[in-house]
Amino acid sequence: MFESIKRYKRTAFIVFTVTFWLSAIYAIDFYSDLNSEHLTKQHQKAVLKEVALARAKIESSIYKEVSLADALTTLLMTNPNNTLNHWDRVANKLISNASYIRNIGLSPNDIITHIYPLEGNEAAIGLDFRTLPSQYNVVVHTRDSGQVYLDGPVTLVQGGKAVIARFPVFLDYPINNSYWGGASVVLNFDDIIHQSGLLNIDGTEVALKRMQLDGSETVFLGEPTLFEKADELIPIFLPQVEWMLAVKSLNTPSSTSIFQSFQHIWSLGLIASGILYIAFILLFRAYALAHSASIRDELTNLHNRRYFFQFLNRLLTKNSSDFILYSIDLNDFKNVNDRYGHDAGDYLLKHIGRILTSLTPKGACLARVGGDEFALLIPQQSKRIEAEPFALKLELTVSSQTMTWKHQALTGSLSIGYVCYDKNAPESMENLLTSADHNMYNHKRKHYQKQQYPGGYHDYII
Ligand SMILES: Nc1nc2c(ncn2[C@@H]2O[C@H](COP(=O)(O)OP(=O)(O)OP(=O)(O)O)[C@@H](O)[C@H]2O)c(=O)[nH]1
Repeated sequence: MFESIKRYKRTAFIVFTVTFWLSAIYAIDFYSDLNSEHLTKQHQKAVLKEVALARAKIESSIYKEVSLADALTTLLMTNPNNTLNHWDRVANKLISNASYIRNIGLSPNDIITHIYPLEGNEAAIGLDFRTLPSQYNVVVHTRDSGQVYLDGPVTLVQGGKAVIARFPVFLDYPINNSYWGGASVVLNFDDIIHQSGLLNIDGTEVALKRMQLDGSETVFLGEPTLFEKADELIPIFLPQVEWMLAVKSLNTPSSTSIFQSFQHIWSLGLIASGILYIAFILLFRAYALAHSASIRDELTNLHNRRYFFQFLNRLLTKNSSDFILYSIDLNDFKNVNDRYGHDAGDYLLKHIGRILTSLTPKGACLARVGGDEFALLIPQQSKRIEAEPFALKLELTVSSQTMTWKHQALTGSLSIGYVCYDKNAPESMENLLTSADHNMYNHKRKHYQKQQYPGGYHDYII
């Protein structure tokens, strides 16, 4: 894997970078969406909480007023004449304890005879409900059911809206055969709604409707269409009637808070991704360095013995091509160390490494396999190499390229042995290495036999 990444280093780096950042951006975007969904849900929850509170306030306000007015029906039931005689005092006492009652009326035999406060309501005195079919329906309903009924809201001539709690009064409670008439308590609807805070909930649209006695529905607050698109429909339970409250969240949490959270997630996400990216690169670099160190010779930077054997083993295992295996050894290298020092020896090894590298064909493997030993493996690919002439070329090139060390000319000399591998006649690794070494030693022997050392016409030190 490392080899292919190395071979396509640039491509791999680009692919990794693009994939990494695309994944990072996708992950940040996904999390950002999740977060804004979460914020929206939280916002809706908070809105519904406020709506539930407003609904509870509407219910409790109306029930409180109705229960106060209920005391009046008790008075009428036990002593109607006395109540009528002290009407102003009784009504005044009742209104003073109430918060939303606008006026109270009494209608013995369903004809209004008493109203409090009278001022501004004089026109209602003498009104006979039996002549007003729409209102008489309700009066009959309360009489038949024997219970208070919340009528309205109705639009008042004076402006605003009111709901009317209509009580039936019987003189023979609980038998309820002797019907005396009715009591009506007019409650200020606008104030009840205002005090509940229903209309002040941020970013929310609301509407209210009720079912009439004839079965029809009346929307008396907000837009009727809201009931089709509402997020939530909440019932409000009132005396003998149920209102339905529709709630729609108009916007998600304030766009600034979503934008701020979006900004935070993106900045943090990008910083975290940047750190992760750098960490990956450093980790990969450390891995690459460690891997390189494990397969390279530190002095010459050629491949090392381990890598060379892996390479050879791979070729033999695949058995996919013929190859030439060269065993190369420096002649009399010890002498260089002894005469010029170890540094000079190192310098010469690097010098020879560079020359051999320049001669190594593409796809071949050159390695330093020992102190002054090199090995070269050339797979016979499309362009075949002639083993003998190539060995000669190696030997002559090295011996012709003199290097200077502290004003001294040093020239390397190689002994080379090789073996040609035929994929149709497989050989073991050991045999191949032994044969190549054997041939190299033969060459070395010949070299020493003809050598004139020290001195001679050669400029050789070795
Ligand atoms: N400077 C230097 N010398 C090394 C290094 N590794 C091994 N040597 C030396 O290389 C020399 C190898 O000696 P020999 O095996 O006798 O080889 P040689 O002197 O070339 O003799 P022949 O192989 O018979 O020609 C030894 O003196 C080692 O100390 C190295 O990394 N740097």
